[in-house]
Amino acid sequence: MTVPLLSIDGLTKAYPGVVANDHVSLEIQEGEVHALLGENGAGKSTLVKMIYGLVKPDSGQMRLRGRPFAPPEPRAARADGIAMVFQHFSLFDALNVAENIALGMEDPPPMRDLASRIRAVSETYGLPLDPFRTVGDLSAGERQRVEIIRCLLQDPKLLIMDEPTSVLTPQEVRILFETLRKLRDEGTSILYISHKLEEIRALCDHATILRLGKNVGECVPSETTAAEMAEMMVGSALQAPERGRRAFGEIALDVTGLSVASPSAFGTPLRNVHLAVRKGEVLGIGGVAGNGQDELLAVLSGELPAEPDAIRLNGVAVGHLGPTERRRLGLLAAPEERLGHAAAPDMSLTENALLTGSVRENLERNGFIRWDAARAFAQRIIEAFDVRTPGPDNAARSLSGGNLQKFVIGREVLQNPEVLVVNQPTWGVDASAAAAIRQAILDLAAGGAAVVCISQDLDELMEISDTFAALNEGRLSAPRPVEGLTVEEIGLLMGGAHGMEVAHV
Ligand SMILES: Nc1ncnc2c1ncn2[C@@H]1O[C@H](COP(=O)(O)OP(=O)(O)OP(=O)(O)O)[C@@H](O)[C@H]1O
Repeated sequence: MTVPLLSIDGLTKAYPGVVANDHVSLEIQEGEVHALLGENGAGKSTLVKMIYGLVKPDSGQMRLRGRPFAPPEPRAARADGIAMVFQHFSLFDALNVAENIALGMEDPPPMRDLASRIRAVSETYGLPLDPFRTVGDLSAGERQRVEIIRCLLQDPKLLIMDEPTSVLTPQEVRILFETLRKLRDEGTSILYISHKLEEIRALCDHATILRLGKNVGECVPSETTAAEMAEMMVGSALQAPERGRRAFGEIALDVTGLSVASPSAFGTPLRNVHLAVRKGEVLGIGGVAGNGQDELLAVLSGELPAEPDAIRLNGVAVGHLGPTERRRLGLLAAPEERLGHAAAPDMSLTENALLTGSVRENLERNGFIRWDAARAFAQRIIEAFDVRTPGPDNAARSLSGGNLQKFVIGREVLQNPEVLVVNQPTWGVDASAAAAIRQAILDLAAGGAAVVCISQDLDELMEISDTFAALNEGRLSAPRPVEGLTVEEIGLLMGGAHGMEVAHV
């Protein structure tokens, strides 16, 4: 029998109040793509962090090619051939590709040699990338390539990828999969974390499923349906969101001729954006990341000021108002970046609930914070949105990515907004939690709220939106009813097809 590349035996890691990994065992063979599946908080990141030397197990063993393996730090794991591409990239915008890669190397070669090695790897693996381009000018997909090439330069035996496709366009996903298949054929093993089950079926040879920190099963993804895998993860059957018929009311959010500069040197200015969302309507905004999505959310939420008349809420000009005043009037928003922007990492969930809930939930009186009320509000979010955490006193940072996302969206939905703007509401969220968040958005609209949902997940937009528009280089196409819209038409709109100028006359 061949020795597995990595065998994991009874790994256990507990945090206060939760056993993140409870006697997890699995084997990764040489040259296989092994998927790690599980709901948010199931323990996937904890497991890979132990393999990469970022977290120390409480008990259990690992063996690499039969030899004991217990990396005390990532450097040791890398020396043994383990590489990892993280969900969040750690790149410096102002530096170029080669400089960024050199920064992560222990002993970088001269820049010219490094650049030619980058070119060689990028050509061999079909990952086009110019070593001298400034990282700030790169798309999310290109940034990911920088991270992948950085890993490949180490000639890894095991490449760990944590939700690599959530920031990619369908074309970029195809390129990535070709690269990963080539690596596999050369004998590299890949440990692949994703919530996208169809992608796992297309790519992975084997899957291990975690639930509540325990290994609950394994399967061959190509021989298993997405629904079966989802059921193994959740332990019960999934429910698809129900849209139901809704009547639209008057226009709640009216945006006309909105142009703003981006606050970031590498951002995208918005150019002459027009949109109107009626009460009860969900407007889905698609587009490849970096085409003005962050700017649109910031200008609608009030973080970025605009001309007063450019944004109207129930007929009232609000463009010049800041986030707090807009919240008071019923316009609420949840940005994409959950750690740092939507939530303060080191603050407790109670404090984070207070951050945006203070005005509408009446959490301050005479300048004093009503801590009991704030805590109760946080608790209400935790219960209503099934946020897995020991309680509201825990820091936002301690939540798994998907659970924090549920908290951030739940915090806005429970404040009964008249208009809700969300960016990537189910980013990194598992299938059942994503369905719950989408259902909450639909219920909100059914109750008469107007919703703007910015997302890169087209399936999501088709599932919940009544109207669709695409952002391309800061321009928004004219919103069109989702019913009858074809994938080809959407692709054209996302690519900035013509007619966009004419469209909103
Ligand atoms: N540093 C930490 N301190 C306290 N608890 C933690 C810490 N890191 C993880 N946890 C907890 O351990 C559990 C497993 O989290 P983990 O991040 O491994 O899940 P996951 O499967 O990767 O989730 P997701 O899909 O949402 O990223 C969660 O309940 C989480 O709250």
